[in-house]
Amino acid sequence: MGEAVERITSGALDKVVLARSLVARAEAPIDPRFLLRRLADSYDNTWVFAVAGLIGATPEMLVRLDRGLASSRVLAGTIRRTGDDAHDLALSASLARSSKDLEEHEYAVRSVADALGRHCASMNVPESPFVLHLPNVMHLATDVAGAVEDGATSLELAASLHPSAAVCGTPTATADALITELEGLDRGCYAGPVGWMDAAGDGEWGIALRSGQLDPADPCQISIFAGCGIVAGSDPEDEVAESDAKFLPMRDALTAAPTA
Ligand SMILES: C=C(O[C@@H]1C=C(C(=O)O)C=C[C@H]1O)C(=O)O
Repeated sequence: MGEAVERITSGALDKVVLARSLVARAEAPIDPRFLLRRLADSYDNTWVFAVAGLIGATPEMLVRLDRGLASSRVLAGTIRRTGDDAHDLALSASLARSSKDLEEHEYAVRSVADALGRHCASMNVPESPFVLHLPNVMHLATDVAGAVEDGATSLELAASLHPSAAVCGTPTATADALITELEGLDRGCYAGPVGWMDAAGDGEWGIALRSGQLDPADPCQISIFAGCGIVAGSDPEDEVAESDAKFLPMRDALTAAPTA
């Protein structure tokens, strides 16, 4: 992470998202239905998914298309919750004012607005983000919308938007190369688009975050993933703590006692 901050400070790029993974082993095969129930119960403001052993509760909607109206929830800029509501409220206010987080957020909004804009006649890009409250973290969030004019399906829009600066960086190609160089991780489907599409092309494609991949060769094993956007002002220790907080939805779902 220190190396990434140095590259950014030297001017090679503006932002890169680096991720890490943990492997969890269970005594019995992991039942995705149990994980889904726990995630759906605990994480209200998210989209819960299970596709081919990829399970998670993502708060980030890459793109939704509904009868010509495309929308995207962009997240970037994060603060951990403490469990003390009054303190969390103060933290939420400081997140909304943090120049480091606002800068990181702006890169993500730009990448989505530029890519979506190529398909849209008119766009609505709010000037400032709101704070999205989740049980484990709070994020700066912007809902971008546009009227699609070129007939693109939701899957085609997702293909244009991926990888956004929320999971890759800015500029995209430089960040992508730095991830390959520094991350040392096979992301698999983590951070990719996950969702559905109907026959008309409408659909919802979330970004597969706060997620885990069941091991196809061993049903008792799952790899869980979490990443953080690094910008010039990033502190490596803070970022590691942030990724720990992002593991919580899957960790808690895996460790919670079974419900009836
Ligand atoms: C990369 C992840 O999350 C992304 C990175 C964020 C950040 O760095 O602030 C916030 C939300 C997501 O766009 C993840 O959860 O693994």
